Parts: sequence; structure tokens; C-alpha cells
Amino acid sequence: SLQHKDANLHPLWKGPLDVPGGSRQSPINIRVRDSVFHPNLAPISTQYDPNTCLHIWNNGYSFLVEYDDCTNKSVVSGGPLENPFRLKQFHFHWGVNNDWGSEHTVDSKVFPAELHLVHWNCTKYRTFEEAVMEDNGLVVIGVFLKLGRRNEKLQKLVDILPSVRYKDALTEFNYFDPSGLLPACSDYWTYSGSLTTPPLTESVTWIIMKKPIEVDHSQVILVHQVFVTDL
Ligand SMILES: NS(=O)(=O)c1ccc(B(O)O)cc1
Ligand SMILES: [Zn+2]
Repeated sequence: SLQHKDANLHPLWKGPLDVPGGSRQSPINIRVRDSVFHPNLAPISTQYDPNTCLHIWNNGYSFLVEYDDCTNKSVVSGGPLENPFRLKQFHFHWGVNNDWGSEHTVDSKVFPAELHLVHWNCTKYRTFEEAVMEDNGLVVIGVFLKLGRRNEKLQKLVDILPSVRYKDALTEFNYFDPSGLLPACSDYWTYSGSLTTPPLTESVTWIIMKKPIEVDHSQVILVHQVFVTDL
């Protein structure tokens, strides 16, 4: 019962967006008082093998940490999910300053940044690219970031960012456990939505963690230094 923002009011895209049949566009504002508690909904279970980490690259919009998705070594399951979904990549969304950045909001509160862990339905589809375009293709876990204590688990990632400062840069990154980026509290909201950037396909089951993780100023500043336009 979480209302969906009209695709044309999407905070990031200016101008008309003719998303065919856009009836469940993400991001949305999560109105906590409208959410319904389901006591029989199982907890979300993540099993990530840090050795499946491949590399980090800058696609010009964000930096992505990509994982080897040829096995079920790194998957999310449980919660509303009928089968495991394989981790493909994670990335962040942030703003030009610290008071703007997250895509989803909670009772209209914006967080400085938002982490997205992208998984695909390896039972129903053969590849990630196929799953992106299909019903029940993806599960994205969203985690809010807030300014606070230094996050030691994030530092290894922050330290390598200067090596992917420019669009299309890619660096080998072969051991990273993304479960260190999940909050200790396992409470979450879930809704059926879409990708938040083109192709905006409505193939996503969103799992938004209720509690943010904390990062300190020095860690956010480094994130802001990525994507200086190509010289
Ligand atoms: N921002 S998001 O997690 O909704 C997302 C994930 C993947 C892609 B994609 O691979 O095109 C686009 C947006
Ligand atoms: Zn995203």
C-alpha cells in the first residue's frame, strides 16, 4: 500500500518519461504509517562469498562493484522471495552535498546516500541482462547511509575509489564482503517497483532496510570526488 511516484515526477529525470505502462515506478517515498506489518514474513537471508568479487568500475553515473554470478555462491533468499537471487553488482547513489542523495525517502526524509545491491532471478532466467527486462527478474536491497561513525568495512572500498575516478575506469577488486554494508537490524520494507534509472523496467522486488548504516565525512567526501568529468 505504498503509493508510487508518477514516473514523470521522478527526482532525477527531467522531461517526459514515456515508460510503457509505468504503474510501479521507483523510487518511492515510504510512508511508514501506510506500511503493513506481516508477522509471518521470513527474514531476509544473504550468503555472500567475498571471493566472488571481480572488479570495480565507473560507468559515468556511479561506481559499480561487480560479482561473479556464474554460481549460487553469493545470493539473497527468504523474506518474500520464492527462490534465491544471485548478486550481480552493488553501487551507490549520492548527491552533490550531504543533505541530498538517497533515491527512496522515509516519510519524506532524504538520506545523504543509498546503497543498492542488485540480484537476479537465476531460477527463472539464464542471464542478468535477460532478468533486467522480465517480470520478477531482480531483487535490489536498498540501504540508506547517514553521516556518523567511521565505517571500517567501507574503508577498503573508499580507498580504491581514486583508481576509478573517471568514466569507464576499471580496477581489479577481488575480495570484498558486501554483508559488511548491511545494518545490524534486519527489519525491512518490501514493495514491487522498477529500476530507478533507464531502462526503468518494472522487474524489481525492492527490499529496503529500515535502519541506515553510518559513514563519516571523510568517507562521503571521497565518494563525491569520483566522476570528475573526463579531462
Ligand atoms: N538503481 S537500480 O538499482 O534501480 C538499477 C540497477 C541496475 C540497472 B541496470 O543494470 O541497467 C539500472 C538501475
Ligand atoms: Zn541504484
